[in-house]
Amino acid sequence: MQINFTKMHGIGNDYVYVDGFKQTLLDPHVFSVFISDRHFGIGSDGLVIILPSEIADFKMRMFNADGSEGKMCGNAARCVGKYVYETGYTTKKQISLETLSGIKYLTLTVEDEEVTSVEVDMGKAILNPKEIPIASQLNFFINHPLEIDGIIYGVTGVSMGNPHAVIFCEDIDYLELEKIGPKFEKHPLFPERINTEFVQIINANTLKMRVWERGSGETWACGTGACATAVAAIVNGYCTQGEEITVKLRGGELKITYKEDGRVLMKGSATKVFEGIIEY
Ligand SMILES: N[C@@H](CCC[C@H](N)C(=O)O)C(=O)O
Repeated sequence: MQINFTKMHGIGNDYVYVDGFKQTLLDPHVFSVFISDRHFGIGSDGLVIILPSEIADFKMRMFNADGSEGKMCGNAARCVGKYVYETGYTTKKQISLETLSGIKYLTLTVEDEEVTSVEVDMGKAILNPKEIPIASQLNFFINHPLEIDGIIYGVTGVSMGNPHAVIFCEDIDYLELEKIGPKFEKHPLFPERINTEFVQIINANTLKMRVWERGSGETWACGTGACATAVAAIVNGYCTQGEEITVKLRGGELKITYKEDGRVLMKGSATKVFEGIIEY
C-alpha cells in the first residue's frame, strides 16, 4: 500500500502529516512507529492525521513515535492550520480544530497566500493534580519535591489537555535528558506518564526550555509544553499573568500569553518541509 504524506514541523517538532480526507490508515499506532524511525522510516516525532469533523472545521489525531495517541499537540495544531489553508480546504483565517482534548481555535497570519504564523487558543490550563493526572491528594502541585537518582527536583504539574511536569533549573544545557527524562515519564506519580519540561529563567518575559516528551523522547520543541511552562513560571512567581512570554526551545521560539481568564494563547511558525509517498 502507498501512503502520501507531508513532512512538516513547528520549530523543529516534526511530524508526518497524512491527509485523512483522501486516505484511511487502518492502524495509525503501528504506522506512527514505522514512519517515525529516523533510520528505517521517514524520521519524525510522530504522526498527525487531518480529518473532517462533525463539530469543528477540522479534526486532528496525533500519535507519538512509540505509537501512543496524544490528546493534544500545540505544534501540530499550527501545522494543521497551515496545511488546510494552503491546500485550499478552507479560505478561513479563523479555524476551529477538534482534538481529543476539545476544540481549539486557530488564527492564521497569511502573507502572499502563505501561512507565516498561527496563534492557537489552547483553552484553559488545568492545575488540579487529579485532572492532570498526578497521584496526589493536593489541590495544586506547585514546586513539589520529587527525588530522581538522589536529586530533588521541584515539580509543577500543569495539564494543557495533556500532562506536563515543569521543573525550573539553573542551567538546562548540561542536563542528560535521555537519562533523567524516562525516569520522570515512567514515575508512579504520573499514572498516564508525563511530558517533562526543564526550564531556565532568562528574565521576567523570557524562558529557555528543553523537553522530554512522553512517547517521543527529547524533541526540539513542544507547544503544549511551552504553554505549561509559561503557566508554571507564573504560578511560581517568576513571570506575570497577562504578559507575553517568549519561550526559547531548541528549534525556535514561541510566544505564550496566560490570560487573566485562564486561557493560554500560543503563537509561532509552521513549516512544510517536503511531500512524499511511502510503501507500507
Ligand atoms: N509535541 C507536542 C505534544 C505531543 C504529545 C505529547 N507527547 C503527549 O503524549 O502528551 C506539542 O507540541 O504540544
